[in-house]
Amino acid sequence: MNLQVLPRSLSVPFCEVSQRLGLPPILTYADAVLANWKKRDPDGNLELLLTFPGGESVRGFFMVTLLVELQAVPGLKSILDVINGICDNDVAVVTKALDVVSQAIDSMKQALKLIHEYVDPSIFYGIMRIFLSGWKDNLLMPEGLVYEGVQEKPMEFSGSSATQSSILHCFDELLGVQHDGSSAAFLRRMRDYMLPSHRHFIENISSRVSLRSFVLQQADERLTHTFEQCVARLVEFRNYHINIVTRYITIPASRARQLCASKQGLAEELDMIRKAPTALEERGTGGSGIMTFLKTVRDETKDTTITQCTNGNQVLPDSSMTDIQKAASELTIE
Ligand code: HEM
Repeated sequence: MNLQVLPRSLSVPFCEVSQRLGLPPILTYADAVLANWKKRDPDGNLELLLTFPGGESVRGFFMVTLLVELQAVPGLKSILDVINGICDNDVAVVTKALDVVSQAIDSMKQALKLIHEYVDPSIFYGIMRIFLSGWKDNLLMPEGLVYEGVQEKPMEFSGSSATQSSILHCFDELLGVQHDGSSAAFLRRMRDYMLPSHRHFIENISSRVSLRSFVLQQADERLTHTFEQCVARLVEFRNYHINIVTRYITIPASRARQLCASKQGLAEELDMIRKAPTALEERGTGGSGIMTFLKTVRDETKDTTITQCTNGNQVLPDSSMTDIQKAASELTIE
């Protein structure tokens, strides 16, 4: 057996720091995105603290992800207003707060579009994914990793993935999106990779109130419409994200197979894409079986809708690559 070992000088302090933070000893989303920035100047322009091979695409990837997080902030804050509104039986307060959530999800989608401006698919596929991947459900490291001086038995941890962001977990809990089976298990496991305060916040949302029951019970037209719009926008976000995964993983994976078979293509592209381990083809950096997982989660979101088809609020698949330029002119990273 060919065990991979992290030397004692790294593994011992890494595990100690991780334990204090309440995080597993691997690069998590909290390390790579949430805490990986500082202000470059008083105007608030940001730069990364930690980077890895992949040049400007790495910076673009983390910065765009951070922008998506930033757009979510008003929506996250409004969750408390929704909960308080339900406790006070105040339909107007709940509707207003839910409208902020809905707008936040839409802004997140606009920010997500920037990924096309700043991240090169072959660099993401060929270089970056290796650094984001972990040692669980990874055929390249089937035994996991030995943390020397910590434990003799190898340990397995998932790589960094936005599934470890608390945002969509919060919105799912608020709207009552029910995840089942392996997708639910994967999402739940990803909560172990979040900061404990984020994890507790998510758990608190669902244990407080049921927004969906409140909406059904009140049968208020505006409230129902706003709830439906939130669900529709969450589906749209997930649809757009699936498009991204197609462009950044599915297409390069099939191009890699094609190039390796024919040995033709531009030398640079060939080299970049060939570097990508075939073992990671079907896996996200978090280790999920990509498309099945993402489409299941998207469909479970659709199922949350109260009226399958509300006025002008139908959930349509989003393939609007042409919107990217528009979004980029409104939101830029400096
Ligand atoms: C090149 C860009 C991206 C690619 C290729 C990508 C790929 C993936 C993959 C493969 C998964 C499945 C879980 C896993 O195993 O990792 C996933 C999950 C997820 N990603 Fe991304 N992602 C990208 C950018 C982003 C960005 C910028 C965000 C925004 C914060 C994001 C948000 C999510 C969320 C929330 C999930 C969990 C699934 C869900 O709740 O719908 N992703 N991503």
